[in-house]
Amino acid sequence: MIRIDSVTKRYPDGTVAVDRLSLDIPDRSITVLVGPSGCGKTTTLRMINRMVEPSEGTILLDGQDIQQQPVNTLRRSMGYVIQNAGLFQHRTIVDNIATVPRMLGWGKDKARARARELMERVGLDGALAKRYPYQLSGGQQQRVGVARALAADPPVLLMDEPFSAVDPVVRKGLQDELLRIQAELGKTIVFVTHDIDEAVKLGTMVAVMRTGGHLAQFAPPAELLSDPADAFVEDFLGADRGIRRLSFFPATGLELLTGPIVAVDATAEQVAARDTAGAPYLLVTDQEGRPLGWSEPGELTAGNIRQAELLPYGRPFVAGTDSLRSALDCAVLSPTGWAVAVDAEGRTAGVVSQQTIGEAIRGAHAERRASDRAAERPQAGKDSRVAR
Ligand SMILES: Nc1ncnc2c1ncn2[C@@H]1O[C@H](COP(=O)(O)OP(=O)(O)OP(=O)(O)O)[C@@H](O)[C@H]1O
Repeated sequence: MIRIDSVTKRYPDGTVAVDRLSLDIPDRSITVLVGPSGCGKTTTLRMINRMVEPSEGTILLDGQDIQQQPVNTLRRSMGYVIQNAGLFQHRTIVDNIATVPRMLGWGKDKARARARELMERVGLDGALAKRYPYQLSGGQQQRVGVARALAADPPVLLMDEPFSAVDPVVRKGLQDELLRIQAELGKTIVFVTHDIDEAVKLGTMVAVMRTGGHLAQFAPPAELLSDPADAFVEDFLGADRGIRRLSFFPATGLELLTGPIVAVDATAEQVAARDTAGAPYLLVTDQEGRPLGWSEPGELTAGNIRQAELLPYGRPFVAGTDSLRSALDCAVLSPTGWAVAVDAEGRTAGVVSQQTIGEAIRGAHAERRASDRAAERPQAGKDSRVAR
């Protein structure tokens, strides 16, 4: 949908912010531009809505050169969200969001109704509608910024470090919300960040840029983590990329054991009769199957289970939806080295050892290598990882 074709931006003082950048930004997905400070991310984003004009090269939107389109028409088709939201301080929240529809000539009531609908969509309580921006938290203001950008229903959203100024917990909430909105509305989103974790979480495609406005690699996040194009990208991804890559492998294939699980109301005989499948510990659950903690089998058969001292089970992972990374994390955090899998209601689905998770990881890597080999074309080589 957006094609950046050999674009260079040279500022009047001679700074080359972007250097012959070519990028095909796919429709209805999130493309993240990531890279160190000053590598040309913001300049690239602003060239898409013509807040900055390229020195050379062309940008096509739906096959049409954006230089040939009136700037106002172009900007109307692109919502723009910036860090700290950039709200109008003297306008209420509802009127901030209604700004663009009002500019487009909508009546006040219709524009406000649309604004209230969008508040709900971005997870803002309608009671905040009449407040002013200074009466909102940073995270709430950021949500208003997203709602305002969506108000005229533009097909494209440009987002420049929109979540950088909020704390990590709020930031995670905003990221989840953006993914949900994207799934619902199918916008084409170009998202700038310097945070590689945010890029990997949000991006369908990730463009890693390096200082001087060069493209280092353009690839889906899983490919970026498994196959960085060079030492710069590898360095930028950080030391734990192997672990982070596990986020892209589902934990669905893990063999979960139910043998080493006992309910808190089981008798000593029932505990003794269990086939623990060689597990050194038993997981005790409440009557509804929710995990309570681990115990050695001997302790449970010796006395009342309710009196037994239990080791904490850490954090469970959700069987069916979580990744191998979550499963491994649970096992590593658990004092027994075993992870607990639960269903969506928090009831125990089974337990699994670090060793079994390790085997599943090796299996997943082998499977991925085999499918990569099958998909490999002659001559594909490293060039396949660089945009066009
Ligand atoms: N108006 C300008 N005039 C001259 N140089 C500029 C101008 N705007 C940006 N630059 C320079 O262009 C380069 C790229 O800047 P840009 O803001 O696009 O980078 P960025 O990757 O978004 O950085 P950050 O992550 O710090 O926001 C930098 O060296 C910057 O100093």
